[in-house]
Parts: sequence; C-alpha cells; structure tokens
Amino acid sequence: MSTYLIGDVHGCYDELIALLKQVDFTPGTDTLWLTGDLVARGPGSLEVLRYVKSLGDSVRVVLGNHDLHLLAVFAGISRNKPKDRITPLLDAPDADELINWLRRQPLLQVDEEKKLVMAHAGITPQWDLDTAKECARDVEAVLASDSYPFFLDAMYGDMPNNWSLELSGVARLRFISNAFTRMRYCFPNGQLDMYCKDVPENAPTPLKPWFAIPGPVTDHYSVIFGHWASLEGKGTPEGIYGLDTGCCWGGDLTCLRWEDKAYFIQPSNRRLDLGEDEAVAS
Ligand SMILES: Nc1ncnc2c1ncn2[C@@H]1O[C@H](COP(=O)(O)OP(=O)(O)O)[C@@H](O)[C@H]1O
Repeated sequence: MSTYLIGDVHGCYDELIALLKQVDFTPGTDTLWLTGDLVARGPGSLEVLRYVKSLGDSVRVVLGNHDLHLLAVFAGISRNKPKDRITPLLDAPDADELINWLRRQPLLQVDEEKKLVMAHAGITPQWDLDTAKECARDVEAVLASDSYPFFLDAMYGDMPNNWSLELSGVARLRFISNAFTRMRYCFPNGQLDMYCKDVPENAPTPLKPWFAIPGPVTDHYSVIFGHWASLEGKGTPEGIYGLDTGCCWGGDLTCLRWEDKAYFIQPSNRRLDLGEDEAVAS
C-alpha cells in the first residue's frame, strides 16, 4: 500500500502510464496523488482525464489553473488556444461527463495522518490550515453548483492580491483560486505577486518564492505542489516538494513515493522524439 505523488501531467498520457508501470501502481491497493494541471499542452488531455476519472477512490487530485481554464473554455467563456491541444477533449462524446467530474475535484487535499497537504501552486503563507480549508471549500462549492459559469467568467485577473477577511463575493473567490492555482512569488508580508515567473535566482527584490516565507501551514505540514516547472523540482525547503518537472516541455514526469521518499522519473516522449536540443529550446 503505497502513496505515489506525481507532478503536473499536462496531457502527457503515455508518460503517465509508463511512470505508473515503472512503480507498479496498483489501483485499489495504492493511492495516486496528482498536483493538478491534468490537461493542456501535451497531446493526450482526453486520455488523461478518462484514465484518472476511471481510478475512482484510488486517486486524489487538485485543480490547477489549466484545469480551470479548460472548464471556462468548455463553458464558452474563454478561448480555446491551439497550443493547449484540448480540441479532441472538447469534441469527445463523453466531454460533458469528464468536465462535470473535473469541476467537482478539490483545490486542496489534506491527509492528517501523513501531515500532508497538496495544492497546485502551494499554500499562501497568509493562511493557516483552517483558513485554507474554508477558502478551498468556498470555491469548490461554487464550481460544483449550477452557477459555476458565473465564477469562471469572474475568475480571470490578478487582483485582489492580498488576503483579508474583508474580501467578499467574486473578489474573494478570485483571490482564493489565484492563491491555490497560480501563485509563485510573494512580497515579504505574504501578498501575492502574480507577474514574476522567473527562477528564484533572478527574481526581483523583494519577491520571494511563497515557500521561502514561513507560514502556519508549512510549519506543521509537508506540502506537495506542482505548477512551477522552471524550478525543476529543486530549491524548496525540507518538507516542501515541487513535483512539476515540465514533462510537457520536454522535461520529465516526476513521482515521489511518500513512504520512503523515493523518486521515480519518466522522461518526456517529446524529448525522445525531438532530440534534447529542440525540446529544451521550446
Ligand atoms: N485567474 C486567472 N487569470 C489568468 N489566467 C488564468 C486564470 N485562471 C486560469 N488561467 C489560465 O491559466 C493559464 C496560464 O497559462 P500561463 O500564463 O502560460 O501560465 P503557466 O505557467 O501556468 O502555464 C492560461 O490558460 C489561463 O487562461
């Protein structure tokens, strides 16, 4: 009975299956955790959603910004960008079923026994765990309801970027979805910066990666996140694990086995197809 945590799959179905084969993942016995961004960029978003949905209770997922964007595209709110390669999914006969399953997935996973928390981008240092849980529940409730398109229409944008108990309505929901799915850097007071995407060595002062600012959650829990491929899984403090290693860009799909902290790597098929140089340049 093992727990396998895998970074952003981004439509890389073949690599996901190969990685699960490598670790001998057995549904019903083992549990798979996925850091979100199941879809977009890679060629197999449809196959990834069908497979992950079929795993039932053997998988724990969180939503990423690309998953939310897919929901908005399917609802006719946002544009289908060709580079996302999601048209086969949008046109699939079971698209409705897959989308309805996806919009009922959480933003936050917590395992009290393992003292383990997972969110796509991470946990803002401005929140304790109770606040994070309450915030996640509020967005999840809207996404699961019939009025979810109203939220998806209002979710785009970078503001507000500072947590406050005074926030309400769509501004509050937008802050919550940005914090859970798009955050990378914070100001020293924990306020989000939604613009910088650079690697930490090149980040402008006073920005720091969210995980470099001590917060109530990271003080007591291990945190698993994805979203930030340019970190290449490196540079996080002990107990914080960035698992997105850019498979869809020609990097790797990374798996961490929780029980013994062993890492397993599946190289992107794209790298094998294109040759190292071309894949890295894109
Ligand atoms: N609140 C939001 N504001 C802007 N983009 C959002 C938001 N929520 C989801 N998205 C989506 O997230 C994706 C961001 O893509 P991009 O800027 O390339 O960042 P990333 O590095 O996460 O791929 C886009 O598809 C965008 O539509």
